[in-house]
Amino acid sequence: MSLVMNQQKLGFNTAVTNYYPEILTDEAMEFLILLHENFNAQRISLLERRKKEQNLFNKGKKPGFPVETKAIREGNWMAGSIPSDLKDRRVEITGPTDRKMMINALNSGAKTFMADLEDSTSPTWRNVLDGQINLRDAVSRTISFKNNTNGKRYQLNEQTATLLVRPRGWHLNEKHLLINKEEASASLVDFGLFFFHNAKQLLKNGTGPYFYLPKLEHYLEARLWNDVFVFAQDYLGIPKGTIKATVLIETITASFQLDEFIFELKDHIVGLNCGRWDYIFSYIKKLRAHDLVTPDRAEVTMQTPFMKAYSLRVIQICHKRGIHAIGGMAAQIPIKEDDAANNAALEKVRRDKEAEVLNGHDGTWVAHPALVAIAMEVFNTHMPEANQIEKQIEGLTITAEDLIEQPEGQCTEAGVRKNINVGILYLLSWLNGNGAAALYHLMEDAATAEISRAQLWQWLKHKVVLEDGRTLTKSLYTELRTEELKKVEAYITKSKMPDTLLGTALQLFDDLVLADTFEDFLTTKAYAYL
Ligand SMILES: CC(=O)SCCNC(=O)CCNC(=O)[C@H](O)C(C)(C)COP(=O)(O)OP(=O)(O)OC[C@H]1O[C@@H](n2cnc3c(N)ncnc32)[C@H](O)[C@@H]1OP(=O)(O)O
Ligand SMILES: O=CC(=O)O
Ligand SMILES: [Mg+2]
Repeated sequence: MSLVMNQQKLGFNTAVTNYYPEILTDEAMEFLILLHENFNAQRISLLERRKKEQNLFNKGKKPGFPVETKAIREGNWMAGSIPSDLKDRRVEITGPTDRKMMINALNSGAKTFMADLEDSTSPTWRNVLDGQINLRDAVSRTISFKNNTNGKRYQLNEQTATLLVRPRGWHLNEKHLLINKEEASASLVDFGLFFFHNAKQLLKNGTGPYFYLPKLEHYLEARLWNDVFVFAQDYLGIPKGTIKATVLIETITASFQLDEFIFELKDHIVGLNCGRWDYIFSYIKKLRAHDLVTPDRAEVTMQTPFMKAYSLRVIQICHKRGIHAIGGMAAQIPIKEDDAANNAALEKVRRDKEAEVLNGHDGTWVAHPALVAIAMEVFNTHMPEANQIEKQIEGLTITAEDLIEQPEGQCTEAGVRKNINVGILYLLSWLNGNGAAALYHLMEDAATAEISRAQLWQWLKHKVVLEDGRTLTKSLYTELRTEELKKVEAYITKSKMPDTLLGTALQLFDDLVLADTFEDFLTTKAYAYL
């Protein structure tokens, strides 16, 4: 394809002023155009499929195991091989593709690092493209950084974590880039640019192009990723099966299709991961018309029966098919100014990791470098081998009812207030280009914020009676929101957060919570303001 043809097919949103010539090269753009032309229509049609399925859930249907794939669930087959640098994934650190944080994460002592263009990245054009520059420099091992405020310099240690990259989900467009006059798929842009620029260098480094795949809802969406991988490998002339992917199980429907996901990606898959926060969000979202109201956010934990059932099933199916079952993210992060509170937070992380390894997980996630040693110690104690894939969970049957069992617990005024407060603060952070924030000593990202706003919508819709006997109505919400706003403003001042978009964050939050129709993702609605 000639450069002239490429230029006819490409366009940029009028807000774009930086065209990142070192990343958006003619050759890379040619690859993105081909990805778009080959796969975008199928993506759009799968998104339509999601809507149709939601309509059925809204009419009372419950998620179930697909009838047409019974043979796959019952068949005797195994996933392909796991490369040597992904055999031991006991501690995985995650974080946005910020330059300094990436160096810190790669140096953290974790086995792997998931560089995240998804839940923890606010997808401004700058974050997305700077992220690609940082990834490229990390792969070439030339990445460095100087903090001009304190003079601290950063560069890679000799030994670094194995890199995995999480592109954005199928539902997101990259509005800044137009291909054939359509907004590009954010997944294909993130995947395509990283793969095009780095796959060969990664192979030279003795590793490979490794990905995390977020928010899949149906096995056909996994098939689409597989088709993209096959095409991309052929395009660069690298062997089929070089790409390795770990699929996040973070939607309620995915939980019913674990074998199917692995089967679709058989040559490329090395693991499933329990994306617990989006999973809770998905439970609320998908089952919103059902009488399955959730209690306060803090009460839905990995010990809650439907969460426990889901994680055990992930472990069971992964081990049956010969791949890793990776655990999820404890929300606690270190607390600097209070030793007792810090110890309590670290103890919560330790207990969470202990439960995971004892259940059979082969690895886990941490949100902060200071948590690597804790998770490492727990897994070293209970998992002497590189992983525990060989350990099969026999005699356990998780039923459809187990997977959607209603969680017990109360909805409280404190829970309403917390959801409002954290939800607004997170939206403000996201609108200011920061997709992961430490709020009230917990890690908050797009997935945790989704729970906050979705619960409020659910509680209003179902006219929930709070612990104190009051029904949550729109007017009670507005009263509490007005009070919380004062606390939000005080928090912003104390923590020196930028506040210029507070009015927008507030309006967005109200719209999300009070709308008659549930908005599928807060990020798609808020993206208009980036
Ligand atoms: C639901 C999900 O999807 S979970 C996965 C997606 N979410 C994430 O990955 C969140 C990852 N975590 C983070 O982004 C951060 O830990 C936050 C935003 C929660 C807190 O960050 P901070 O407020 O900067 O924490 P703190 O001040 O304690 O950081 C201390 C140092 O650790 C670094 N650090 C903190 N978290 C990370 C991380 N995840 N990766 C790399 N470095 C990190 C900071 O950059 C800082 O470095 P410095 O001392 O060289 O300046
Ligand atoms: O992506 C992880 C999650 O918990 O959501
Ligand atoms: Mg998630």
